[in-house]
Amino acid sequence: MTDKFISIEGIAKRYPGAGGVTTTIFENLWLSMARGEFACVIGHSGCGKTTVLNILAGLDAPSEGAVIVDGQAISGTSLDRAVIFQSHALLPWRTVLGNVAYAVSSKWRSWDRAKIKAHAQQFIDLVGLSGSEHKRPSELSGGMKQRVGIARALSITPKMMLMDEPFSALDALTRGTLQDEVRRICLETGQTAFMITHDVDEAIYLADKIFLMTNGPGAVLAEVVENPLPRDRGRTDLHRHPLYYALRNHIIDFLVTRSKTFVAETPDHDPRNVPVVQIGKPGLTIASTGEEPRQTWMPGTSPGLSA
Ligand SMILES: Nc1ncnc2c1ncn2[C@@H]1O[C@H](COP(=O)(O)OP(=O)(O)OP(=O)(O)O)[C@@H](O)[C@H]1O
Repeated sequence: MTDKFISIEGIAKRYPGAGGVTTTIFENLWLSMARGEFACVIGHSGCGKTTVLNILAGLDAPSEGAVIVDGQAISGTSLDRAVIFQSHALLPWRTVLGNVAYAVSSKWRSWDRAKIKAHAQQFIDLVGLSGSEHKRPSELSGGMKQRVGIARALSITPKMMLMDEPFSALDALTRGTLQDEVRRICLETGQTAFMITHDVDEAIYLADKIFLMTNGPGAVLAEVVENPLPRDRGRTDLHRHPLYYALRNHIIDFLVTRSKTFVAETPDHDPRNVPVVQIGKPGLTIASTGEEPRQTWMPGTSPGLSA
């Protein structure tokens, strides 16, 4: 039985367009995540990734359907769900400590200053910003600002961390370091995380499972790809794993071709029983959003769900 810590149940997003025409960004989207899981969502621009994340955060509401987190339907924002944006969204007049402490005091209103400060400091240390507590955002590099955003998100000990391309504005070296840190922290703390990325290697390094979305409008969740690489994988030896290239090629094939043609070519696609792709594992898999058996893709066969 799947532990559905997070369950997106048949959500749709529609916008009214010119001339009374409604645009459906996505429809009948079902997906679930277990507690402590790290999921990445990949899809072309405009397929609705940020919209899904905003709905999960409670910043936006679906036109249909519901989102259940830890057994409760969400309505609106909550300190249980922390968001890390691409643009740090720090308070410019507050120091590093002030930014993190502000979040801490919003969650634990009865705490005194010393307790708030000590708690905030713990997370500042965790992201490697010890010594920079009294700097303001204007005195920090992009990577440091993003670290403050991560510390702030983690400091409220959320049930779920939502990240919208958090590292895309950073240089490659800083991005790599922060990926390492987010991965370490999530593993150490058992944090459940949902991240949007356009970077296939980032998804392979960080995610336990990868949601592949087709192109919008009318986007669908086409597949859930399970990451076959061991959980203790390292950045430097990732590419040496025997299934690394099969996994990477599967995702890239999807993005280059199948994301455009999937809807037309898969008329029997069942959004409630989205295929779970287990690269390299023979036999049947169980759909993530239902209980129906689905096929497995083996490296060396043509891309797609061939048994
Ligand atoms: N308020 C709005 N009114 C009308 N259309 C909107 C609104 N907000 C978003 N959209 C449309 O919804 C679609 C999905 O947007 P969204 O930002 O979720 O996509 P995305 O997959 O995250 O894209 P990207 O990768 O470029 O960030 C886009 O076509 C966008 O134009």
